[in-house]
Formats: sequence, C-alpha cells, structure tokens
Amino acid sequence: MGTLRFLNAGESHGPALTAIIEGLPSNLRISSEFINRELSRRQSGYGRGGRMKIEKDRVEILSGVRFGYTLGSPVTLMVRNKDWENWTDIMAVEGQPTEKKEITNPRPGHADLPGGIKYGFHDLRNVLERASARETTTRVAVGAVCKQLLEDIGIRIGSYVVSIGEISLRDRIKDIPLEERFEKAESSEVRTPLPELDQEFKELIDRAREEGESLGGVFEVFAVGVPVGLGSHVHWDRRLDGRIAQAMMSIQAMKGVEIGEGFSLAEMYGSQAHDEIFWDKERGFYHRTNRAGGIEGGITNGEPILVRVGMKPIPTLMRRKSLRSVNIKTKQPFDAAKERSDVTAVPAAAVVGEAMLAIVLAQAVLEKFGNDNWIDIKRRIEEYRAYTREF
Ligand SMILES: Cc1cc2nc3c(=O)[nH]c(=O)nc-3n(C[C@H](O)[C@H](O)[C@H](O)COP(=O)(O)O)c2cc1C
Ligand SMILES: C=C(O[C@@H]1CC(C(=O)O)=C[C@@H](OP(=O)(O)O)[C@H]1O)C(=O)O
Repeated sequence: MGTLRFLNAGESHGPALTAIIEGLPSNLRISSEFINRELSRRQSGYGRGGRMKIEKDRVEILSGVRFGYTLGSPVTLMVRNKDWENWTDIMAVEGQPTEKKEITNPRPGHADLPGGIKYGFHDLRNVLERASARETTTRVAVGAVCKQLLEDIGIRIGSYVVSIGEISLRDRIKDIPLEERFEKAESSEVRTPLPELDQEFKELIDRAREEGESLGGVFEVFAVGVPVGLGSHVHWDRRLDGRIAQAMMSIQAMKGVEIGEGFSLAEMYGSQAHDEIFWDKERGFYHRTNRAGGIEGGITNGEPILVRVGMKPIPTLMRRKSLRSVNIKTKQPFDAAKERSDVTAVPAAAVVGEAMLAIVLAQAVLEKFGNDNWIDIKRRIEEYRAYTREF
C-alpha cells in the first residue's frame, strides 16, 4: 500500500465526471486554475465535433485540499457535463427504460458490440456511455494534479502531434529540441511543432469531414528533468517502460506505443542502437544520444523520457461514408453512420497522453521517496539528486 492511485467514474452524458485520488502527500500546492488550463487544452485541437462546443470543462475540488494545499486525505475532483441538460430523459438515471430510444446498431471499431454481448445489454448506450473518451476529462484533471507535484521537483511534461493521417512531420522535426517542439505545438491549432503547416493539416481534416471520413495519427509525449532511478528492473510490473505503455494503451483508440526509437531499433545493429555512456564532473554520468527514450532495464537513466503513441481513426463516421454492420435485434445489415462525432482527436489525445505519463511518473516518484509529507519528500529528492551527480 501507500502508492498513488485513482478511480474515476461518470458516463459521457451523465450529470458529472468524478475522480478520487488516494495516496497524495500532504502540503502539496494544488491550483484549480492549473487543472482548468489542462482541461481546456484537452478540449482544443482542430477536428473536434459538436460536443466540444457545448462543454466548457471546469474542475470542482470536493475534498482533500484546504487553502490550496493537500491534506494527505483523498482528493475528489468533479467536472460537470453541460450536455447533461439535453440528455436527462435519455440517460434517465432513475427512470423506466423506453423501448424506442434503445441503440441497437453497433459501430465497427467502438466498444458497442463486444461490450453489449459481454454485459448482456440490448441497449448499446449502456456500453458507449462509459466507453466514450469523455472519460479522459478526469484523467487529465488527475494528471494536472500529478503535473503540479512533478513540476515542483523540476520534472516537466509536454507533447506534440507528429502526424495526422498521411501527413507526417517525423523527419522534419528531428533537429528541434523537445521543449521547443512543445512550445511551438502550444501555438498550433493541430498541436504540431510546425504551426506554419497548420493550413495543410486543416485542409486534410476538412476534406475528411466533407467526405464523412475520420483520421488517426501519431503524437509524442516527453518528460524532462527526470532523475535516474524511477521504476525498477527487479520485477515485471515495476518496469517503468511497461507501466508507461499500459497507461498509453489504456487511452481510447490508441493502438501502438514506442519508447525512444522503438520499432526502428529492431532494424539497427547493436553498435548503432545503444546510447554510449559518458561522464564529467559537473553532470556525473550522461549520454549524448537518447535512442532508449530515457529508460534502460525498466529504470529511468536521467535522459528525457520519450514516448510515441499511434491512434487509430475515430470509429464513428458521418453520413456520407459508412461501414457495414448488423442490427443486434433484427440481425439486418445497416450502414453505421452517425450525426455527431470528432473527425480527428489526435491533438486532444496528446494532452491525455501527458496526463497518463504524469500519473505514472508521480506514482514512481512517491514509491521511491515516500508519500506522507511533501516537504520531507522534496528534501529527500534534492539529496538524492546530489547523490546521483556524485555517484
Ligand atoms: C480525445 C478522444 C476523442 C474521441 N472522440 C471520439 C468520437 O467523437 N467518436 C468516436 O466514435 N470515437 C472517439 N474516440 C475514440 C473512441 O472512444 C474509441 O475508439 C472507442 O472507445 C473504442 O476503443 P478502442 O479504439 O481503444 O478499441 C475518441 C478518443 C479520444 C482519445
Ligand atoms: C465528449 C468528449 O469526447 C467524445 C468522445 C466520444 C467517444 O465515442 O469516445 C464521442 C463524442 O461524444 P458525443 O457522442 O457526445 O458527441 C466525443 O465528443 C470529450 O472528449 O470530452
């Protein structure tokens, strides 16, 4: 026990989304303004659908904080769904089921059909309400709390979009330092490090929208200022790369995760793949390359953590393009087109990726340095950083 964990709850069109964070130390400064900034970053990004025009996500802190500092008790966060007003009859939290409003047309690529079969629902809304990526709102709120903890000890997390559909910037951003990629992405409507190419991306997204299509893509998340020694080689579920991969794959629509150079390492000779070790008096041990993405043996090695994540195209398609499916009641085929959906959500997913990395790193920090009083923990971390420089 004693590690940081959270539970979240809430349906996409229910009254509110909530999260309880357990295991935060006392005396950690938490700003709801900071959390709200992260929530609005997650809502941004060209290619989002009608729902994001309705929602204006803002956090309410319901427990665990006084005068802006944590108490060491569980922290409860809540974000209300504005769209709830339009869905009270359909969601019918305490009402009777109405036959005609049931969803019986499963969308290919969504949780509708496997979820319906597994949980025994013939109204697929019972599945899609929780499968929806609306749930990532509270992950970002929890991640924002973790980011505040990490920033207080000099660990910063960022992300940027590398590709959407067929347009990839991977080769063109190679020489831009990580933090600069992030800063530039913050001023880009599609959150790429090359805002001058926004128009090209927007035209691709507009074309997809007109055709009733959807798009996926790739984003990268990084952490800088990470001390050596988070995670462990001693047991499979303590390896940090494995924990990060799980956290990223748990985001709706993510289909691949690479750490550092990832899959391309498989094509290299050993002499090209590994990061050579250097030492100087000021820095202690360091590397001049970071193909490992900051993790060796499941342990951080002091270089930036770099994670690349691939997102599939959004499953819900709009009227003009459709995928074939079969109605679960009539067993008749139908075209699974819908009225409202995101065309692409790669920029938003990147912000969720930041939150997940922040949660995993905050867990790893508290595992290593204790989790009662943040003031003591911070002192221990400073001493440890001095130790690693002198090692
Ligand atoms: C930020 C974000 C927004 C999303 N928006 C939509 C959407 O508008 N419509 C949709 O069908 N899927 C959307 N998705 C993807 C689905 O939630 C996801 O594909 C579905 O839950 C099935 O899970 P799987 O793709 O991981 O198998 C979104 C995902 C993310 C991360
Ligand atoms: C609500 C959010 O994303 C939603 C994720 C989602 C899905 O199926 O995953 C479907 C859409 O919801 P709706 O069906 O209400 O239009 C997205 O808008 C959000 O990110 O806050």
